[in-house]
Amino acid sequence: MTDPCFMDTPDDLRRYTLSELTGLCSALRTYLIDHVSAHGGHFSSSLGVVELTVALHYVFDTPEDKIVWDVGHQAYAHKLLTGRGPLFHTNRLLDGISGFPCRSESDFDAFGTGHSSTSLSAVLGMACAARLQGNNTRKHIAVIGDGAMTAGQAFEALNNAGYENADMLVILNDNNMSIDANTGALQHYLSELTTGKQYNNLKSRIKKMLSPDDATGPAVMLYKLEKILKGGLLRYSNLFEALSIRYFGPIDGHDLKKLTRILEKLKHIPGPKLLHCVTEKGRGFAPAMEHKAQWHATSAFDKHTGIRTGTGNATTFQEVFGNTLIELAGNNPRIVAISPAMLSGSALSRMKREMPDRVFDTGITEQHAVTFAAGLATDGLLPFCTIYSTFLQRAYDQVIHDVALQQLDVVFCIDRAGVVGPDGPTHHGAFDIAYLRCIPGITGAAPMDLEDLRNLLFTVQAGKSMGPFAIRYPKAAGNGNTLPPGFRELECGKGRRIRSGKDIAILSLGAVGQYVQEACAVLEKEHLDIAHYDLRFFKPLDDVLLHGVSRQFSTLVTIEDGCINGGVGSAVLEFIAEHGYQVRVKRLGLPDTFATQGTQQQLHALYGYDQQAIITLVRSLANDIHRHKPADEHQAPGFTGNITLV
Ligand SMILES: Cc1ncc(C[n+]2csc(CCOP(=O)(O)OP(=O)(O)O)c2C)c(N)n1
Ligand SMILES: CC(=O)[C@@H](O)[C@H](O)COP(=O)(O)O
Ligand SMILES: [Mg+2]
Repeated sequence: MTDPCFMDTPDDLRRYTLSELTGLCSALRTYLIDHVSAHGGHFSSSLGVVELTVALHYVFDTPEDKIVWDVGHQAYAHKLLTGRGPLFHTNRLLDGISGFPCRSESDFDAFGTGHSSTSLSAVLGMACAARLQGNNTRKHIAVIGDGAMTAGQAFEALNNAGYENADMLVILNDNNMSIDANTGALQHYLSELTTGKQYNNLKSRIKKMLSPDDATGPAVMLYKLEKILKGGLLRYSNLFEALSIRYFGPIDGHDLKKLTRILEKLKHIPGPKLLHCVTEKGRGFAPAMEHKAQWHATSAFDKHTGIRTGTGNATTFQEVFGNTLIELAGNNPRIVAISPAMLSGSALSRMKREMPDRVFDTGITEQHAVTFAAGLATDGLLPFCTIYSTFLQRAYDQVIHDVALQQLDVVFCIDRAGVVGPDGPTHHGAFDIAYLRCIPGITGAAPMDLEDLRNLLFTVQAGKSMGPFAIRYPKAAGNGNTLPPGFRELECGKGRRIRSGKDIAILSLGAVGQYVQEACAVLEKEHLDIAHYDLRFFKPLDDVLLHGVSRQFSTLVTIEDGCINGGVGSAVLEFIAEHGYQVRVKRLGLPDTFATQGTQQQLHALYGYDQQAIITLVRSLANDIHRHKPADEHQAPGFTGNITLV
């Protein structure tokens, strides 16, 4: 079905009148509300940049000119105007189009995004490449939000851009929001720029005095005066100007006429420049304008009432994490929590309300957040540094150099571990087991269920110095809503037997152990006697458990919600090789590819580690065992190890 706002290319809109462009903006908003209310997805950021998107495609010659959308969660209107309209019903679905800009999807997507604050670096790279290749006409535009601007990488790029003097335009889309309210001194600074009375008053007085056609006499004087004042006032009081980036604005980012006019001018101004646009997140949908933090991304909802439909009520790992941390912090004054701009998603908002001084939202600053945690730990505090698995990739050196090397007591609460679903390859928590496991002195755990998560959180703060300690858990409901009160201290590096058996042993890590339980129940009915062990820790491994199963079973299956290469299954293989066991090991998890988007269940099935895949694999392994063993050898040598049973 076609829609008035679908366009193959933005060529058509370049012929539109201002009122037609305004009509197009309304059509885009209507479509966005209709689509997201039916399917869910990122929402209010796209609503906020509708005019900006139209104006950019109107003024610039895309795709020859390059636009990079920082994070990319606000690029829905851009997609609708650049050929993706007819496919938009597949947005974020398995085999559908991506929710983020994606180079393989369209020439109009100049750079793939998903993680924040990369746009300035990418655009600067493109601008320098154009210069080197003698292309003096191409334009390079980064659209970056006030939240994304808080990241170190954005400042690294500004620093470099001012020096390189390359031809690029930064659109700073300032809506005074990150996912939650934007925090930090930069936000205060931007607000001061927006409302800064001194400079704005002066500027508008000068503007009024300057008549556009009076190019002589007092007007020239005033023009020079403005330049001097701007040079002085701006150069030394404006952050961007001080870095040799020309600053323009602030302007109303919903005023199409002003936007197109200033962009047209900026197109002809060489060198690095920044246009400060003030926009409203959620513009055009009243509930999103009122409760901004709730509408960054959403599940399906009733577009008339804003009431969400079909949200489950099963307890999630996130809820248990957030509530447990408050419970523990109530008794342990050492505990503090850190989140780089993901308070709501990480279930830390309640703790922030109840214990504001003990929760730090550091902005989109994963690197800083980790080293900041290290600093807190040097003084005896116990930081729970809560970061999504995919975003912790940003802070790898800080984990190694600032925390692990100094054996500081920092707890890494690694949320969104495993596949996350519709956000897709940019956001899956695929790699953390592999990238943490090789770091000396770190402890790594993954709870199989909610009770386990509570006990791990309790254990890590119970008294002993633990050094760096990572706990990874998925974006998922756990098993059941009722949890036993109180806590139990767990032994570090010890797994547990969930069920005994004699044919094959399955070693699971984390919540996918629940699939194993379901699979074993089915297989039992087929007289397959499968043992199931929850490894619980990916580092250190439970040597006793592994010696035991390697002696008792001829076939082991490992399963994890993470990449197979370098994951816990690989750790088990290393153990087996080192100790010279002759055991067949089949590893389940994410293959050596960037996992696609889809629901978590679809992805677990697609990559072969859901309940059904386990059943199918075990049936075939059991068949193999049966075929290859002489009748009297069916019983493996007895297990003499001492497995810790819980
Ligand atoms: C490295 C990284 N950390 C965290 C996030 C999660 N995240 C996505 S959007 C967002 C807020 C962005 O705010 P802003 O740039 O102001 O854009 P807005 O949504 O306000 O338009 C955050 C924290 C991310 N995508 N990448
Ligand atoms: C674009 C981005 O990075 C975030 O908006 C992310 O999609 C949030 O994911 P959750 O919805 O799982 O918190
Ligand atoms: Mg913002």
